[in-house]
Amino acid sequence: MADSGAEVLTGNGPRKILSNSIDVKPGSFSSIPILDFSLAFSDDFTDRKKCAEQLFDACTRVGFFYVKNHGVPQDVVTNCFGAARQFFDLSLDEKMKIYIKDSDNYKGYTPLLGENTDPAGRGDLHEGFDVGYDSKAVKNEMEGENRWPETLPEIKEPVTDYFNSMIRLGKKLFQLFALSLDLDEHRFDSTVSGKGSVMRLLHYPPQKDENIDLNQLGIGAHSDYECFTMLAQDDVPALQVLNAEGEWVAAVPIEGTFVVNVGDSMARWTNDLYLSTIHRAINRSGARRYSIPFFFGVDYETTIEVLESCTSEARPPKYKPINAGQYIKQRLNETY
Ligand SMILES: O=C(O)CCC(=O)C(=O)O
Ligand SMILES: [Fe+2]
Repeated sequence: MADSGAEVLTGNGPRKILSNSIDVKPGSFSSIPILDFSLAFSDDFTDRKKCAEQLFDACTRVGFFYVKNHGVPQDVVTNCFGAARQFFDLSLDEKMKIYIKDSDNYKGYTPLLGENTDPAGRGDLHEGFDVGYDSKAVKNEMEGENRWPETLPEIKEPVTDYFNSMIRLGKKLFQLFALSLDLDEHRFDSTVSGKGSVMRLLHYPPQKDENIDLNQLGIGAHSDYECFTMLAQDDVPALQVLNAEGEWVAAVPIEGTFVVNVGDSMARWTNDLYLSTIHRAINRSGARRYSIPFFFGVDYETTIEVLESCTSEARPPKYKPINAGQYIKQRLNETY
């Protein structure tokens, strides 16, 4: 982890970190807004527009928000957490049979310290299992067939159910995103089939306060690569979000919600109007922590280019057009 006053490198440039501590600002988690998505699913356009305005406010001020009444059934979430626990309980040998580095398109298992999200860090203290859109035909560098543990085939169903539910939510989120920028609600529908999305099951073993090394956290300080991340947390707190003052704010678990954050691809679309906010996770609880981030992106063949509505003479485009799949692949290569 970076020193006090140092920077974290992101794919879109460096970001300052002012605080060099594992502690968070007390009580300030309420600065992460909560959006009620029953408005997003309303048949009434004024409700959807109201929700889009709240989304705009959250994305431009914070880059993070909670979503409640999101429409994903609780048992779909619970069953996927159950699958995560079962998977990570397998022996290391069993999990390594589907080692992510043996896959051509980032599917499978990442062991502890197998990833390094913060370039200044020495590896992340979590293990993961990556699942994407299941496609038999390998069409590009990211898409391909999912890989499942031989001895635990029963996790395929709950994980796939979760994946499909999150695709539905992500599509709705994208419509709201379009509305929030005064674009046609359906402007992105044809580019968000779900094929550009990745989900991960994550397990963070607990870290003892006295042993915590700032260069080796549950997940080091980073920003995400795709458009939006929708995160399911269990009831163990760990996630911290960097606020505009460069201080860490806790994104505590709130039952029945997902934590959503803007990723670097979305920051590029919006010329950094929407903030791709730095975050990290440290599990100091003494218990195992599980989380399920879902990285929702546009289809890999899409060109991500700054939206015309996010530029002006005073604010010229900061980013060149880029192919979505190549961008994600390049960012992943830097992490593994
Ligand atoms: O597990 C968490 O709370 C955060 C995970 C995360 O930031 C990521 O996987 O990119
Ligand atoms: Fe992240």
